[in-house]
Amino acid sequence: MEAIAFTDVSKSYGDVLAVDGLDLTVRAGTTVALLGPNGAGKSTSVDMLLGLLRPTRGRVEVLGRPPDEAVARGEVGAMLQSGELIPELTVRETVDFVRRLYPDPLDPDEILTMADLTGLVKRRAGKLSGGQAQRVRFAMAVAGAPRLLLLDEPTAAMDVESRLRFWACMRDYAAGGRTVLFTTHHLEEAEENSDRVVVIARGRVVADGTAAEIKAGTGGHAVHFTLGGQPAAGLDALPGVTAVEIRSGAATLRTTDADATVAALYRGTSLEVRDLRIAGADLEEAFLALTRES
Ligand SMILES: Nc1ncnc2c1ncn2[C@@H]1O[C@H](COP(=O)(O)OP(=O)(O)OP(=O)(O)O)[C@@H](O)[C@H]1O
Repeated sequence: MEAIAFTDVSKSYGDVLAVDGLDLTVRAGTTVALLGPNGAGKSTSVDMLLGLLRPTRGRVEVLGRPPDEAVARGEVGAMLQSGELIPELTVRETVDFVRRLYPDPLDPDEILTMADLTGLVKRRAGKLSGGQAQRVRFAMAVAGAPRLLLLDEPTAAMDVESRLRFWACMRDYAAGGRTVLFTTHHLEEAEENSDRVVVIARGRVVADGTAAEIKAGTGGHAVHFTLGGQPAAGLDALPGVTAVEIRSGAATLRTTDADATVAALYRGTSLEVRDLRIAGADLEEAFLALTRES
C-alpha cells in the first residue's frame, strides 16, 4: 500500500516553478526525511499532500485517495511551520479540544505520554518554551491517530535537548507501523530518524535511498592528515582532488580517487604526512554535491 504517491507533479506560483515533475511514492509504514536546501519545494510538496495546494500538473494521492478526502477522513496529521496554539488553554485542554475533531482519536493520556507532556498538563500554552510548544503541536498532529503524519521542519527552533526529546516522540509514533514524512535541513536528523532519505533540489528528486546509500552514491572520499606548518601548495593538483581544506595544521583533501591521491601524496610530494586517515564522504558532503546548482 502506498501512503504517498506523487505522479509527475509540478506546481508553479506564477513564474516560479516550485515543484518540477516530482515522482515519489512512499510505502505505508516508512519514515521518510525530505531533505533539501531553502526553496527546494519541500513545503509546497507537503501542502499538496494536505490538499492545501493543488498541483499545476500531475496527480497526488494520499493513502490511495485525493489528499483532501484523506484529510477529511482524519487519516492525515500535520505539524506545519505556522500553527498557532491558543495561549489561554492548558496543555490538557488543548489535547482534549483537538481530539474531539477526530472520529477515532487516541486516548488523551497516550497522546500526552507520546508527546512527552505528562509533566506539563496544567501549563497554559502561552507559557510554554519553544521546544515544549512544538511537542504540543506534535500532540495535536497525532491526536486523531493519523495513518500519515507530516512534519514540516518540526525541530527548526529547538535546542539540542528538545530535538532529542522530539525525535524520541516521533519514533514512538512511527513504531506503530504508521507513515511519517518530515522535512529538515539537518542532515544528521534525517540520517538518525528516517528509514529513507529523499533529497530534493529545484523541485526534483536528486537522490533517494538510505542515508548510507546516498553517501555511497556520491562516491567521494576525504583524505585527512596532519600537515603542521608545511606548505600546502600543490595539494590541489594531486590526482582526484576536488577541494583542499587546511585548518589549524590539519589538511582535508576531497577526492574522487582516494588511492591515487594517497599514492601521489607519498610519492609525488616531499611532505612529511602524519596521521593519515581516509573517510567516506559524509552526508553533508553528499548533500552539497547533489544539490549544488549545475
Ligand atoms: N505562495 C508563494 N508564492 C510565490 N512563490 C512561492 C510561494 N510559496 C513558495 N514559493 C516559492 O516556491 C519555491 C519553493 O518553496 P518551498 O517553500 O516549497 O521550499 P522549501 O523547500 O520548503 O524551502 P525552505 O527550506 O526554505 O522552507 C521557492 O522558490 C519559493 O520562493
